[in-house]
Amino acid sequence: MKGYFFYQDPGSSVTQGFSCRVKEIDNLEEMSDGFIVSTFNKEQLFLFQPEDQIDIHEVDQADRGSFMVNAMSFDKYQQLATEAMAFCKYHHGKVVLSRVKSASLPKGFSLADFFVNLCKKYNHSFNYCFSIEGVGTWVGATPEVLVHSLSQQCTVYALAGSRDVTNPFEWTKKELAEQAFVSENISDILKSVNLNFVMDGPETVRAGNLEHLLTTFKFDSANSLKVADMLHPTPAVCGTPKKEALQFIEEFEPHSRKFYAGVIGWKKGEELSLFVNLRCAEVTADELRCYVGGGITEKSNPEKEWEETNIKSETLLSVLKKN
Ligand SMILES: C=C(O[C@H]1C=CC=C(C(=O)O)[C@@H]1O)C(=O)O
Repeated sequence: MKGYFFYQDPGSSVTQGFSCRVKEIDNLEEMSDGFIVSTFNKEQLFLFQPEDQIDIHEVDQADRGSFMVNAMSFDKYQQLATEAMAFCKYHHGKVVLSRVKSASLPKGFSLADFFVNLCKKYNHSFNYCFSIEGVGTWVGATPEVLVHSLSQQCTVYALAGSRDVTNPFEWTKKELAEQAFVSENISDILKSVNLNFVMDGPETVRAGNLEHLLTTFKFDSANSLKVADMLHPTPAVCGTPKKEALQFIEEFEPHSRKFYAGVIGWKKGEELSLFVNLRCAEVTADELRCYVGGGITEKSNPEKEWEETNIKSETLLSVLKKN
């Protein structure tokens, strides 16, 4: 398959892109140098092997399918959030509920200009735009590191809990618990494979128009791809207990998550940089289809959760308005 991959690393002002040969691989541990994209459920993993460096204005704008998916109404969301809260109460856990919010592309929309503006606006996220022939075109600005490693030194993020940067309330027990589910799960997994880590946090970090609670884990590992595979999906995008949360998502969410909340990133020699694919959208011929979710706990308020997903969708929609 043919494809392309453009990206800008967090903190960098350099955007790079390549035309690529794309092949499917069976699991993350098979990843060689290049770019990787996986579906949330890890059923499909695509490895992009870069060929030529290209400019985003060179890519074919017409090469995007057209199909509609029903966006979720608030009533439906409220019904699912209530189910999710019952799940959390029963399991003393958490589940991440997502929805799709679509916006029509304005006349004369240019994906290249959209991506350039996205990169200008967000300097602390991993910004990307990729396309795979016959599979789809996606764009995003994700704040969540899954695993970064350089010469065996690894960093992992536990990112969860959200508030509007323009209206920052005091973090409540709900956000702290939501974050703790992620940190505890990550530390349990690292301990189970005898990795000694240093944990730092939670601290408040900004991601576009939101703030989140972040805990970082630092440790040494010679096999960071295996660690990434064990961690994903963390309760930041799935839930806990993991198996039951996955079943809940499969049964109740009316859409396939496709690449939303999957793994995305690159490997080059000794360096691996993988992210969780959040604040992202599928770009069709006529729509930007944003995938947004949030952690539900038994203390959730469905209206506030809905509003949180609206704010998350603005990460991309605000750039569309400028386009
Ligand atoms: C699942 C998403 O965000 C995750 C990351 C940070 C904060 C989150 C939250 O507060 O729910 C989510 O765990 C998303 O953006 O779709």
